[in-house]
Amino acid sequence: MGDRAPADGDPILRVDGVTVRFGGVVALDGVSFDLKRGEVLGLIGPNGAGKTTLFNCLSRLYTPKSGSITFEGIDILAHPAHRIARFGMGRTFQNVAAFSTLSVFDNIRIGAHSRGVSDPLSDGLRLPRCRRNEDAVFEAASDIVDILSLGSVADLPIAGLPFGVQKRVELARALAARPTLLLLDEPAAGLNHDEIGELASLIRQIRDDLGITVLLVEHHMGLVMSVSDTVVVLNFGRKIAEGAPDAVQQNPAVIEAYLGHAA
Ligand SMILES: Nc1ncnc2c1ncn2[C@@H]1O[C@H](COP(=O)(O)OP(=O)(O)OP(=O)(O)O)[C@@H](O)[C@H]1O
Repeated sequence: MGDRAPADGDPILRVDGVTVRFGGVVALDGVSFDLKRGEVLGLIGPNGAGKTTLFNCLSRLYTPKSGSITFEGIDILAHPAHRIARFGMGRTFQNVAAFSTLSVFDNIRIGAHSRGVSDPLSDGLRLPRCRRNEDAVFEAASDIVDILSLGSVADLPIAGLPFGVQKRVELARALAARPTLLLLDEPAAGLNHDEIGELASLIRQIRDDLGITVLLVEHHMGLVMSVSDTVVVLNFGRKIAEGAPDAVQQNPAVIEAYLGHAA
């Protein structure tokens, strides 16, 4: 499939018939769904359902055996992983992937650089365009520090900060690249009750104030149900339900998948 300019009302992301096999294991079996621009989509399912495999297809770590993934009209399977950030798709990692000896602010600056325009020649010569880029990167990083309330730790190295703060820096790093779509990989893992509450507010803020579309892969049901506009449920590699949180929670196939029997 070729790339084409997205039209108004097109989903920002379309996953269509994606199938992934690992030897004899069918990790994903013809999974399809659309993600509307400006929404939060929660992707859930019991252990082994295929969530991580799908996430890895979106970030181009895996290539499906069949199916297509279209982001902003771009057939992303036709492009290598390192281009994905430039198209405007950002991601966080389950385990904090920040540079632990660098300060919080420098980590966020690196995030801002990952989509910035820079080229080695003008950077090396300190041309005015390069200085303008540096100013823009500094400003973008400062804005994100404010939005994520990281001002008090901005100059501290990541190592030694509480895990919850490190996870917030991880989120800040991804946001600083100004993605149009943010993929969150189990952002609640390892957080305490209060931190999960703060994360829920942050995800809503990311959607409502920054206008960023979010795909959330998460085990914490309370978080998913409280922030998602749409929930997609996988089980054994297949989509078994899709809809608003309330409807999905009452869906007998979903209850059976989680509890092992129909309600
Ligand atoms: N690299 C791999 N090699 C072989 N099998 C794999 C690989 N990655 C995943 N699988 C298998 O594919 C299926 C889907 O796994 P996946 O990790 O995507 O599920 P998940 O929904 O993310 O599970 P969890 O919630 O436990 O992380 C499982 O049966 C898993 O064992």
